[in-house]
Amino acid sequence: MAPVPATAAAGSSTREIRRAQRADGPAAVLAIGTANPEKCVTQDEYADFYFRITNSDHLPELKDKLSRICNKSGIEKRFMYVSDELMEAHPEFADRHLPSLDARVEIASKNVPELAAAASAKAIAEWGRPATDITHLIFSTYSGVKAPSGDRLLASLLGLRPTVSRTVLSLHGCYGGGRALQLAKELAENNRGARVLVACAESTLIAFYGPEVGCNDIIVGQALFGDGSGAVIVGADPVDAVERPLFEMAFASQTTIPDSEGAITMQYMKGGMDYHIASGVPEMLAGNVERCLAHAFDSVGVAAKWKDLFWAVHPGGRRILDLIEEALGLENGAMAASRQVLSEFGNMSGTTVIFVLNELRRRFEADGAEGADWGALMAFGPGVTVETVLLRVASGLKPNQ
Ligand SMILES: CC(C)(COP(=O)(O)OP(=O)(O)OC[C@H]1O[C@@H](n2cnc3c(N)ncnc32)[C@H](O)[C@@H]1OP(=O)(O)O)[C@@H](O)C(=O)NCCC(=O)NCCSC(=O)/C=C/c1ccc(O)cc1
Repeated sequence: MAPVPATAAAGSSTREIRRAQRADGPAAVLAIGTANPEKCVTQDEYADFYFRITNSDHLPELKDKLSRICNKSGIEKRFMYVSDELMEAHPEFADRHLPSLDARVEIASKNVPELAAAASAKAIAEWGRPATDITHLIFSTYSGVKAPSGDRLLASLLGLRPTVSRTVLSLHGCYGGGRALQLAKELAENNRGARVLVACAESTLIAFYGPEVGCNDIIVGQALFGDGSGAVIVGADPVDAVERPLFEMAFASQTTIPDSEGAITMQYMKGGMDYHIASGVPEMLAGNVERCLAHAFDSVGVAAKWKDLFWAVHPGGRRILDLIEEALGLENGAMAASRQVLSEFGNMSGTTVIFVLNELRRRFEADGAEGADWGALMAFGPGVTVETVLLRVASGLKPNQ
């Protein structure tokens, strides 16, 4: 089924043409797919695995620290491309002071779009329309920076049309999924008939290296991050009996927290992507989310009570969820979908929030979404940046509709 063309009557004013180009209704999430690499490492075995493959067993204090953080992480297991075989083939990856960026980018620029294609294929199958009906592609990743970028390979793996409008978002880190969804909303609402495929994919391979005395955030990152891809199809004015809207996207905004530039950083270096995670990040986020939420709900004129919302919050770390729940006065369990994803997959950076949306959808499908209405998706990353998207449960998740 071809997208609805944007037409206005002959002799129309530019304003009328513009109106005809816009969708009538709000953007909605029409389908979701996720994928992970095959290799799974349990959190119990991670410290042994990591110190062995980076030849670091001579640093037992750091190994104990990693074990302590793993125990408190709220993570049971993670999926990743990094393996014994990979490290045997690339021993230089263990030492971030050795040049290895070329090899990392070479591997990631193939693996990461392929992972994105696996998640996207699932979303397209659920959507029920041909891949050639996708009009826009937004690909978000910080893995494998080169041109042409991974979006080109992704489009060809999926068989998208040659006129698909492609955009790459890079180095947004953990807020990439939130940013991509906001952009998809703008595209869908401003282009009648548009169907936007959002694909986020990350591999820790780009930032995997051995521990170092005095660099504790390396240990924190190694304890939390995993590989995965999440894909979402976004469109407005769903086609009856073909498309099933899951969540309407009522409002989206971005906030930069003042004086926070150095709190989360990522930078490509010769030995891989360097990163820094300040220890006050959970407190900083907890101190700012309520303001972001209040601004978003005020903008749509809705007097929301936090305890009545459903939540799709990026599980950047267990402590981030704990402190945000506390700051908003939420009951333990309000962020169960985020905690479940954290437990099963770890923090997959920008991709994670799509897994959380999928988990929420699964829960609504199981329970009938009785009484559920408004919710908030929030993602955080370098900046420090907070993405807020207000969601509403849509007809596809409501019983008897
Ligand atoms: C699960 C944590 C890590 C620990 O649990 P806890 O309840 O705080 O427990 P503790 O207070 O006992 O802390 C355990 C240990 O972790 C240490 N620690 C606690 N955060 C820190 C800290 N940011 N620095 C360096 N030591 C710390 C802490 O000092 C302590 O060390 P030790 O006393 O030796 O056991 C918890 O703090 C937590 O969830 N933190 C949030 C992590 C966080 O900020 N995430 C968001 C940023 S995400 C991001 O930047 C992404 C970058 C990225 C990078 C690479 C990629 O491949 C992909 C992405």
